[in-house]
Amino acid sequence: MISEFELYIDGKFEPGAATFGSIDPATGAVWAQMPEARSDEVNRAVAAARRAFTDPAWAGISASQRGKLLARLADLLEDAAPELAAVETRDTGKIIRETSSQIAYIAEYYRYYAGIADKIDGRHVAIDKADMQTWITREPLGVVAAIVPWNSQLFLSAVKLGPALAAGCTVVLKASEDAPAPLLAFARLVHEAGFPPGVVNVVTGFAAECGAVLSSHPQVDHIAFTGGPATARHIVNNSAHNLAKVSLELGGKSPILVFADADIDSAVNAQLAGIFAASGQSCVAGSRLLVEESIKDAFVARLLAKVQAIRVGLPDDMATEFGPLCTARQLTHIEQVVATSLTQGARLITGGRRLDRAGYYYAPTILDCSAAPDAECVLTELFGPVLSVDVFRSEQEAISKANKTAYGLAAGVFTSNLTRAHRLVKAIKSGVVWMNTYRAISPLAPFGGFGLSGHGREGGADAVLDYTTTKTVWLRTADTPIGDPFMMR
Ligand SMILES: NC(=O)c1ccc[n+]([C@@H]2O[C@H](COP(=O)([O-])OP(=O)(O)OC[C@H]3O[C@@H](n4cnc5c(N)ncnc54)[C@H](O)[C@@H]3O)[C@@H](O)[C@H]2O)c1
Ligand SMILES: O=S(=O)(O)c1ccc(CO)cc1
Repeated sequence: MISEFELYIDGKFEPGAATFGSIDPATGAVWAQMPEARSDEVNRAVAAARRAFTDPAWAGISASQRGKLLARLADLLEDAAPELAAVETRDTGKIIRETSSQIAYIAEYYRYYAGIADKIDGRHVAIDKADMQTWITREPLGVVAAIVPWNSQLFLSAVKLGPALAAGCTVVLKASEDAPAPLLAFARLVHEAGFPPGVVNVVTGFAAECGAVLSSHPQVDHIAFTGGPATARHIVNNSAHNLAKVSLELGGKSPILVFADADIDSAVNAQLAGIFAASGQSCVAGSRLLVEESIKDAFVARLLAKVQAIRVGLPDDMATEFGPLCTARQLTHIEQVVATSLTQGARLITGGRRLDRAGYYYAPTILDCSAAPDAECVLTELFGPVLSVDVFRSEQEAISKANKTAYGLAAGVFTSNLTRAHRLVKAIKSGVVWMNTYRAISPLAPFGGFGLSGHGREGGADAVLDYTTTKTVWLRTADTPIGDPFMMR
């Protein structure tokens, strides 16, 4: 497995201003040293990206050639998927079953944007003046600061790098200080793919000396951020310095609504996947089960039986279904919120404790919140394996409970009633609604949230446009001299 990690700035690998230990969440012990970028490294990375943006080696190549570089990166990523998956699993604790399949699929995101690179068209305007031709071209926005959290960071960078590079931007990618190894390893593939120096730079470091320096840097034109709402507020404040365009992909408190007429086996499995896959550390975790009252007891009993059969184990074992949390901080946060929720009237159905083993394991947890619908665990994101359960008695009550948090990232609806399904799609306030399925993703499908879940949209063809700006061109076609200079044409 890769065990040497460096920053990637201006086409070269370097050790950083200092190093910090990265922890293996399955043991709680440091397993590798990571290079830390501070202001000097960040400033050099941004300067390299700024220079590369207008360098003929990048600005002078055709959009099709940019697409070919992205396609090459996709092939390299696919080949390296097993190795990168091992690194991601070691550094984040995410189970190898998920990292290996997810990384192989991420190659499809790069392929998708490779294909779009030379299809970013402008348009002709049917202008309302006889002696004028007017058209709109699309140009790359400039230098992008891509800031990602520790979970699914190869994926969360692909939905930024893919469209940004297809559009002709250059990028400084900041990996989280929690588990930066997979992105630093990925930088080797960027280098091998042959992107000109400075087009992609990969750094990692802490909030003040790295993240804040990058997001407030005067030479940054666009900040593509994924993370929590609290950090997002810092990002928006930082962008007051550079007035960069900002996109925010934030957390969620996504509901899964199960009606009595649903395919219950399917709904139970989707709920299991929704909250216990990746040990609940997913932005789209289906952390609120809203179930029709008449089937609540039967549904929860079937869910509980499946939860009790989950195979907890070491994340690098293909048989493991449930691994550790990524950080000790996360473990403490979950313990606190669960304890508070119990005092607020939530009732423990299962879990609610650390597991008695090394590493940051927290048991799959279900809390009945039907008597405490405003408990903290119902309203705030935990980013862990904690499910709150509540009931509804009517479609209207289901909708109002689904929409009651400040978030709006995703929702799942299980029903066999087609007309109701259409009503719910319209009524639920979230950027994604999964009907009779959950946590499905594709490069072709846009993704993003409402409210506290942010306002960006990543994935899909239109994402490329976020990394472009328009230029309107006016051409006067008359051969006669321009007339009255003191009036607008
Ligand atoms: N909507 C999505 O697509 C999506 C996907 C995955 C995760 N998330 C969210 O991410 C969060 C979990 O990740 P996390 O705890 O690592 O998030 P976080 O917000 O703590 O950190 C995200 C990134 O921001 C950086 N950062 C921290 N302070 C900064 C500052 N002042 N200026 C600039 N950068 C700064 C961090 O170093 C890290 O790289 C959850 O809320 C989760 O829902 C959202
Ligand atoms: O499960 S996560 O890795 O957090 C995740 C992130 C983004 C999306 C949609 O793009 C889905 C799941």
